[in-house]
Amino acid sequence: MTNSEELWKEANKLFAGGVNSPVRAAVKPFPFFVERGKGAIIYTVEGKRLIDYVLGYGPLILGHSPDSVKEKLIKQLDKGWLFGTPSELEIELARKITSHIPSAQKVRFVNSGTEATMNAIRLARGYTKRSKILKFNGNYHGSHDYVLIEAGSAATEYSIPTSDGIPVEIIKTVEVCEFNDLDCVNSKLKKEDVAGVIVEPIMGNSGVILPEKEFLKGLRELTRTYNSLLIFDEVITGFRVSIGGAQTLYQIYPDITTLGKIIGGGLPIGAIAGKADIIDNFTPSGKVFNAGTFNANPLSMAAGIATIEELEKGYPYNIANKAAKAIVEELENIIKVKHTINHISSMFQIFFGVDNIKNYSDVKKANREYYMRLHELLLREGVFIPPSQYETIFTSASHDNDIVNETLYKFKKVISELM
Ligand SMILES: Cc1ncc(COP(=O)(O)O)c(C=O)c1O
Ligand SMILES: NCC(=O)CCC(=O)O
Repeated sequence: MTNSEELWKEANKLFAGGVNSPVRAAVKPFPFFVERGKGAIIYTVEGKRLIDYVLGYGPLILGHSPDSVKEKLIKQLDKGWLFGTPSELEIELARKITSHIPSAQKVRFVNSGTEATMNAIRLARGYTKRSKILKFNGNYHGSHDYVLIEAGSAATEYSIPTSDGIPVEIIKTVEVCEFNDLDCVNSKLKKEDVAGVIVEPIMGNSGVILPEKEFLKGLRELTRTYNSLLIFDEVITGFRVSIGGAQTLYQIYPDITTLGKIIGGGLPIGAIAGKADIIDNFTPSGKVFNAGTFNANPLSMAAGIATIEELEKGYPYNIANKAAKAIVEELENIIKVKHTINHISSMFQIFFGVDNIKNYSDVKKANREYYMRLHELLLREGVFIPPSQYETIFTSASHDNDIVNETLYKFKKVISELM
């Protein structure tokens, strides 16, 4: 069976909504099934070539199947991939994380960003002996109960920012503020019952939204004042917006950082990192339980190490950032209708019909149908941007000048059709 339509029929017999993660079903009329990927390009099972700006939703900062990562994985495959006992690889990857992420002294590896934020929240609660957490409207921290409350990403795409199935008792433990609204944060924290404030320092799950100048600094100060922990969810931004993440870019250092995506080089991973005296509260040295059959599994460790080794050379950031900048600059020239593009390093998103996006409520005012039409027309021309206004367009070290020029040629073509 080699066509997406047939596979889609089979998938619907086997999976809820035909997929195993909802955003994938947002590609209409049905998702294309991918056969392989190399560099900036993926090929569908029909052999259609697509320039990829989704990049596995963020992990693939080097592009698809880079030789450096592939070689390291093959070497590890020869040695075995699960031992239920420590391997040297986890030390190597943790050293890379602690050397690049300023606030990270110790690390606990888990298997997804979801597990990372779930355990970071438990850690904050265990450490402070408080039960509430504060999150931001339209931030997405994965798919566990404590964060599927006013969540962005697919939760918003499918109009269920607060998921069914979450007990009201849990919802009551989660306070929500608008991103960039320090007055709200102050009013929630001053009751001194909030264990931790979890935030995407740069929002990447309601499109891209940047923190205003004083916002992260204000969060740092308010959490100190009221003895709450500050948790930066850098699952997207870690090793992307700079090798040291958003905290390095803005020089604001959280108590706990959650990581995922890039640190696993495209294999499943998550990590909770922070000051030693906080991370030491995890079992077995402390009483905040965390365990996992696949925690620090050798393949994810190997792919993560190989990826960060490339990032340490600097060139991936130069290429990926240059690509995003060139595309954004040209789009500003060619899009003639009212719009805003939010952009930082190798992440950006386009919002039509609005001229300023500083929080989730602003995003809801954007013309999402227009964005989806852009996605559809680009796909027809062989360019894959996320099938949702509430995701991020990413570039990678494989998005060289030729790829960018080809992309811009196609953008120009579809934008004249769109206007
Ligand atoms: C900021 C952020 N946190 C957490 C997650 C959850 O990660 P995962 O999908 O690996 O569970 C995501 C996923 O996109 C994310 O963007
Ligand atoms: N921005 C949300 C994600 O990247 C997660 C991908 C998925 O849910 O499939």
